[in-house]
This record gives sequence, C-alpha cells and structure tokens, in this order.
Amino acid sequence: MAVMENSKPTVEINALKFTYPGIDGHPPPGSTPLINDFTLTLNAGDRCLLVGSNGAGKTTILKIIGGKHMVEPEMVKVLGRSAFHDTALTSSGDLSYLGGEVPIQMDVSAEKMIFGVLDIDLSWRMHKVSDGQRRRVQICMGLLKPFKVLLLDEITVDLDVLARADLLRFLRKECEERGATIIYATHIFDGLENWPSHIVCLGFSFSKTI
Ligand SMILES: Nc1ncnc2c1ncn2[C@@H]1O[C@H](COP(=O)(O)OP(=O)(O)OP(=O)(O)O)[C@@H](O)[C@H]1O
Repeated sequence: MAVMENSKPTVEINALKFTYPGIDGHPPPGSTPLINDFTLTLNAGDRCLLVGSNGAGKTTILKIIGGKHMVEPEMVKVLGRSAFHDTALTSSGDLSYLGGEVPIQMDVSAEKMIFGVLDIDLSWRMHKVSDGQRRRVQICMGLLKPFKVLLLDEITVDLDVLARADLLRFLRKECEERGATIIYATHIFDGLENWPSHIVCLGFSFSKTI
C-alpha cells in the first residue's frame, strides 16, 4: 500500500511549452515548440512510464522537471516548487535525476543495494568491467539519500535481464512503501507490464489505474 505523505501532487506539469534556444539564446523566430501544451499530474506512489519515438522529447521533459532547463515556474512544480529556481530540491536529494552519468539517490542500505539488488562484486576492477557492470556500480553509487521524486532516463539499457528486473522491483517497492514518485523514460518494455501506474506517450497520453 502506498504511503501518502499528503494529498498534494508531487509532480505538476501544467501546459508546458518548451523550445531549445538558438545561438542568440532565444527560440528561433517562428519555430514550433518541441514540447507544446504538455500536462501531467502525479502523486506520491505513482510510477510513470514516459515513452515516445527518438527525438520526441523524453529527455528534454525529464531535464525540465529536474530543473536543468528554465521554464516559467508555474508550468512545472515538483513537491510544490520549481526545480530550476529552487536548487534546494535537488541538493537535498528530494528530487533526483539519473540519465547518462548523473547518479540517483535512494534511502537503502548499501549492503542490500550492492549485493541484493545490483549484485556487485567488490573485487571488480573498474577499468576492466563491462558496460553493464559499470552501470550497476554507477547506479549503486547514486543510491545514497532518500528521494521523493526520481527521474530515470533509460538507465537500465546496459543491465542484463535479471539485474533490470531486480532494480525495477526495488523501485516499485520504493513507491509502494515510501510513497516515492518515479518517472521512467525507456524504449525497453520487457518486464514492465505491471510496473507503471501511468503511461505517457509523447504525442498522446493516457493513465492506467492500478
Ligand atoms: N541541447 C539541445 N539543443 C538543441 N536541441 C536539442 C538539445 N537537446 C536535444 N535537442 C533536440 O530536441 C529533440 C528532443 O530530444 P530528446 O533528447 O529530448 O528526445 P528523446 O525523446 O529523449 O529521444 P531518444 O529516445 O532518442 O533519447 C531532438 O530533436 C534533439 O535533437
């Protein structure tokens, strides 16, 4: 059962509009916004899958929610605040983004993550490990503080089937037991049948009730 800290949404995106700036720092005149009129509300415990074709804007949306691109504060609120304008959201660990090389944070014993979920061998030499093994260590190193909202940008791509299943099971528990909210952008749907509470496909969206 989800732990609801309060009834306020954890993520509120309201008619979000975004265009990457041109060389002069402004959107090119007459350009069509990459993100146009995107609206989404998530609550504690929700797990949202973000899908869409290459270039649809998944990473861009996660980065906007994570405070890495500036938008008007009322368009995107995380825990009632604008992540771009209120950097304490990310520095506290309440809001975490993992994509590329950026680590995530999570309240869990290192032992459980290292040996139970990610199955890391402490004797691995980092210059000799595979991409998937390196990814496991990277995820592990980020799982240090409790998060309330977690943004995952295709982080499981290098993991093998079992490691990915373990991680997804673990993340689901974080939502159900701690009331965390997760948005996960991916192209890999295997094993995700019962994972999300919401599915957003860029271009159109719908919610699945759990
Ligand atoms: N910093 C940037 N400046 C200008 N355009 C960008 C920038 N980053 C991304 N884009 C463009 O914005 C569009 C959306 O990119 P984004 O990375 O958000 O898509 P995505 O849905 O995550 O794609 P993929 O599934 O391939 O990861 C693409 O056309 C991309 O070229």
